[in-house]
Amino acid sequence: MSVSTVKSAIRLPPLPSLADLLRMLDLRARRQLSQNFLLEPRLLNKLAKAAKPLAGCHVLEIGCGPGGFTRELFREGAQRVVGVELDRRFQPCLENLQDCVRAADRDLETDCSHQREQDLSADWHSQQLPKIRLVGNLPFNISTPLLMTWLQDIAERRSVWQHGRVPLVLTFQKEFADRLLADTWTRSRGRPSILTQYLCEARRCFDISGRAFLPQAKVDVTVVRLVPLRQPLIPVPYPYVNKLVKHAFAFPNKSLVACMETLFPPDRCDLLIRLFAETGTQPQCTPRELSIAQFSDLCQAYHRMCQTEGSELFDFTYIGKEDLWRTRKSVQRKVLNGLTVNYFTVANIVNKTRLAQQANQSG
Ligand SMILES: C[S@@+](CC[C@H](N)C(=O)[O-])C[C@H]1O[C@@H](n2cnc3c(N)ncnc32)[C@H](O)[C@@H]1O
Repeated sequence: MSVSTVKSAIRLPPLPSLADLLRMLDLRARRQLSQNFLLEPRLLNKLAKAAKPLAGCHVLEIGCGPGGFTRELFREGAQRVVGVELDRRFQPCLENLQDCVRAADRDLETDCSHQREQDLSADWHSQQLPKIRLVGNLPFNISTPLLMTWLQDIAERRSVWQHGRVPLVLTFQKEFADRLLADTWTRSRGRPSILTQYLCEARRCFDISGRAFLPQAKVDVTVVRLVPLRQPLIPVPYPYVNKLVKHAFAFPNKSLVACMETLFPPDRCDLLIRLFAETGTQPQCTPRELSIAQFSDLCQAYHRMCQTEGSELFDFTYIGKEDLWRTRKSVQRKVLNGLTVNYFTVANIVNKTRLAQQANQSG
């Protein structure tokens, strides 16, 4: 069936307005489930258009609520929507929508287990995108952990990304979206910026005022579209990138050396010096100054070290600030007692790195 016939068919069974549906079913938003609904059809349509092209696509929608976004996905040509919704009170709304889309030869499922196998995939290295989309006006309270899980899935090409570079169209609190999209030297630059940008082409689609939601949200929202890159910008397994980046942004306003000292065991400051020397990274710069290419150099060097030094290096976990403080105290005591110690201090690492970098250049 062509898209235009489907569009005319979908108009046949009239849908009650979302506001009427919520009123009829006496559905009040539950704060604990971060329920802020979008009821304005124009905005919902704009949101669906951000996931285009949708013709013939299968869409996985997270948190369908009363189904406003779901309607617009069908209107824009989605062949099938698999909706995930925790709150069972929305079942009647979704069933109502289901009847309408069935009449239009479309399919709405609220249970993933029946997903049919179809050829929707596209080779990861081709220009073409698979006919699958992941979308959601996400509940604020779980949007960050959801995105972090999906980024790892993208890096490891599992879950829906085993079918190719499935694009994501998601809403985030504006402040968090700014962090995802932040460039070098900006205050918003952080771990989410690096993890997102090394794996995906990230684009801000548009902002939605908090006043547009029911109930009104206290913050504004940004719609972000992420398309996985054919080649990640950091060619290192995700857990290594994640660990290094996490350490690098431990104290975003402090020097990199202060952040990274906990990446290695206290008796292996030689490795930290090597990391800076090999990559030509300035230990005194702050993590926000580093480009993705510089993070790529650091991650590759760290990955090489973990391979040569053995798995204990990657497994090393810094236990906590107090332990570090205690160790430092004992180091200070040893220094006072005239003993030679080999422990990280910022000045020590900076000097040694400078010498190692000079030696690298002259050698
Ligand atoms: C911000 S509302 C969006 C609702 C609807 N899509 C819209 O645009 O109006 C988020 C939805 O996610 C649902 N939700 C919250 N936690 C969830 C979870 N863990 N799994 C699935 N859905 C969840 C909420 O019940 C709510 O309907």
